Amino acid sequence: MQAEPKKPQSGASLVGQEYEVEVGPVAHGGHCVARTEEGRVLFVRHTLPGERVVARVTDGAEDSRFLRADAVEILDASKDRVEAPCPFSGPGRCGGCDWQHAKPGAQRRLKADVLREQLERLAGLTPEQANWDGTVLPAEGDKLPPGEVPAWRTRVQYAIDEDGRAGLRRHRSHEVEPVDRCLIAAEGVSELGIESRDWSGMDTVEAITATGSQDRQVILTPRPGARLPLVQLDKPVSVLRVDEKDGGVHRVHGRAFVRERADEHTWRVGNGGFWQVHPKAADTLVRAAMQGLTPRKGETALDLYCGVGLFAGALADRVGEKGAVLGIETSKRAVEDARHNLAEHPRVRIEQGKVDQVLPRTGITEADLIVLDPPRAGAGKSTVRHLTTLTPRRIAYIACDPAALARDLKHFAENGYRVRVLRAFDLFPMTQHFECVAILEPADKGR
Ligand SMILES: C[S@@+](CC[C@H](N)C(=O)[O-])C[C@H]1O[C@@H](n2cnc3c(N)ncnc32)[C@H](O)[C@@H]1O
Repeated sequence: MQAEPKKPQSGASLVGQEYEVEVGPVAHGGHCVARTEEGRVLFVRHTLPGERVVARVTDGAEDSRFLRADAVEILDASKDRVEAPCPFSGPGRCGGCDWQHAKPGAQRRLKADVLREQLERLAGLTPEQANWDGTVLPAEGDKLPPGEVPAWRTRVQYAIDEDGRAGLRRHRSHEVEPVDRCLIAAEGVSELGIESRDWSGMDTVEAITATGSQDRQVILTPRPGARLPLVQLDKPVSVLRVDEKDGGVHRVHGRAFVRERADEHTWRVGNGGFWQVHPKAADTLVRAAMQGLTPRKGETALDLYCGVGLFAGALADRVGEKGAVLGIETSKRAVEDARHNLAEHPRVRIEQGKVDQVLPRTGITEADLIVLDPPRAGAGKSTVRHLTTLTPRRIAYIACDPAALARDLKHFAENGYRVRVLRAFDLFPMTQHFECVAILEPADKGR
């Protein structure tokens, strides 16, 4: 987890200060809101709504708008609290998970509360207006007996400490929490035995295990001037390295890609490029998007931020030979993969570049269907406006950040598009993250 740059503070630091507080609602970011007796706002991790805790400040000063804190003592526990299954979680420890201490059902309710709050505050939408049933659904197979944790993370970026031990970053820190096992890592990652090796000289080691093939990959980022180690793991892997100077990814041995399986196709994903992390995510999202869009033979469709072409392929299968699909993606390598993955579809075109630059250049004035799956920041006002000028029959917006989704839904509403149905999926158990699929249609439809 990357630490955010800290704002300069002029007041006296309050780090280490402790407050006894009543914990209020959950907030976006994996924490809950509390207020001190003097009215200071605290964002408190490792707690749950309704608890009474001792919160110790981890970030902030006298003049900060709010303080960040960890619950270091639980005085009155929520009925949703469990003992964290992971021994590396807790105040000051691994920053990878946010809700280890919450029952799985409670984690999904917390995520639903976050989505509800973001929709209301940023889009002015109630769940009813967003046609959302108010739930965050577990991924298929993730409902496990108490105490068991879904091992879903098919990609894990280990940070390496000064002694060459693999671990995970502490919350909002570059410090490394050495771990001997990450509970949410997929079996194909855990089997590699990365945590028991010496990675001296490396900054990070990313492990990838593909879904639906035996492909496994390790991507090494060496520290400046360090030599690459000879990688010998418990299972065969291909090895890539990140170039110290240009940040490019280069093959060391084995294949430069892994083969993922989704929507009954095989997808080549090269150089550690984007692919959904939960093994059920690609199928879950494609299903939700296609159910909502109901593509028809002969329609034209756009797949924006298309990665290696997952939704473009799903659309191409459904609009058939008389239809046409255009994908837009900024990563050169992902575009090469998308063109390779979709080579059998003569009516699919993939353009490389940023959506807001490429889309106006295409000269496209109409599209029946649009899928957009932007990065965390969302699509933004001008891209949303442009999309609505293409007068699509339906739009599927795939969102990994509820705030960005809510902001963009507001832009869509301002440009005449309403939410036909919204669904949310817990594709990142134990963490604060989740994924949404919003299906939009013209607001005047059927009125
Ligand atoms: C959340 S991923 C979605 C990828 C794909 N839809 C999938 O599910 O596999 C977002 C993708 O957008 C790409 N991207 C980021 N900013 C972009 C931009 N401004 N224009 C086009 N693509 C962009 C990233 O490289 C990444 O592949």
